[in-house]
Amino acid sequence: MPHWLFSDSKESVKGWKERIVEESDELLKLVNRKFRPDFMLLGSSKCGTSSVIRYLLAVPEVSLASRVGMIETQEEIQDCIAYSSRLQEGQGASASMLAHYTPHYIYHPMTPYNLERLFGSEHNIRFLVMLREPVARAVSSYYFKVKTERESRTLAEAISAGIQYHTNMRHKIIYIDKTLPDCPPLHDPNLFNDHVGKGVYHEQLRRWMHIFPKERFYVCTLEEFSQDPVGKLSEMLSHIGMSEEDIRKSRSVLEQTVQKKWNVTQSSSSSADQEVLEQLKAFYAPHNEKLFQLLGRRLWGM
Ligand SMILES: Nc1ncnc2c1ncn2[C@@H]1O[C@H](COP(=O)(O)OS(=O)(=O)O)[C@@H](OP(=O)(O)O)[C@H]1O
Repeated sequence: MPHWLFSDSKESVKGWKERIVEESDELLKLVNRKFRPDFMLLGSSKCGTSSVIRYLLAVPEVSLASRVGMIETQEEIQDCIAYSSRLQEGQGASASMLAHYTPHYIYHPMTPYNLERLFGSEHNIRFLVMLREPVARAVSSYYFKVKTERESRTLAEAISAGIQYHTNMRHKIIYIDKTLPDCPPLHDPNLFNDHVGKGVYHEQLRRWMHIFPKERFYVCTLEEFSQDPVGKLSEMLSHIGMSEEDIRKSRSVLEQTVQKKWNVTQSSSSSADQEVLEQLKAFYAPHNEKLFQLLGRRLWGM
């Protein structure tokens, strides 16, 4: 059983330890046999993920494991098992590829480690990652939370607090069995209002890519996706192992399904304070460079 070490904060140790799954070997084996995903759409939130998962699900070979959460608690593992039992009984039985999706997987610091513990790192799970120019992502995130009444600060307040929060983070997580040499900072799983931190993609991806080989990750930006949705979806299907012939057969269904966009907030940077956008741009510049280095290509301009 791997152990965890939390540096810098005595208080955070208890909370995090409680969240670690204390599963039995039997349970693990069951989950592994029945519920191992073929691919996971990891996020990131506000990068078109709700649309992408629906487009992929239009392909009959793909089914979705629902209510998976962060694969962190006993309940979430039990959900995995309950769902796979339903699958056995017929729901989605024709589908040959099982997907896991939440837009928060990429960001939640425990998920890659828990995934490795549940399924090991040797199997062939594939990962799909949607990213978006991070200033636009942060603005979209902010306005989405305003619209859904989960954000009451002004944009300037929320962004400034987010930058401060990220800059001041001290907590680090170290996986003892495989120590990360320069581990990205860990902070509380503030999943819903971290408009700024979620755009620091290189930290999140490095955690994942430390555990799973880089070739398993297909990374696409929302900007690239918008230019050629069917082409990008075909590349995704190929990445998760679908044959060229089946992808060709799916083309018309994909062309139909991409007509609808999901989770559109219609937020636009032009309505945002220019000074705040400049502040965000400067904050992300060095992080973007690290991301481009990690992926070996530039995803968007400065
Ligand atoms: N097909 C397509 N092409 C281009 N853009 C698209 C598409 N589908 C969704 N979107 C935009 O993606 C944003 C929503 O992203 P998510 O679905 O990941 O949001 S969420 O985290 O699940 O809430 C949201 O961005 P904003 O409208 O700027 O907020 C959507 O408009």
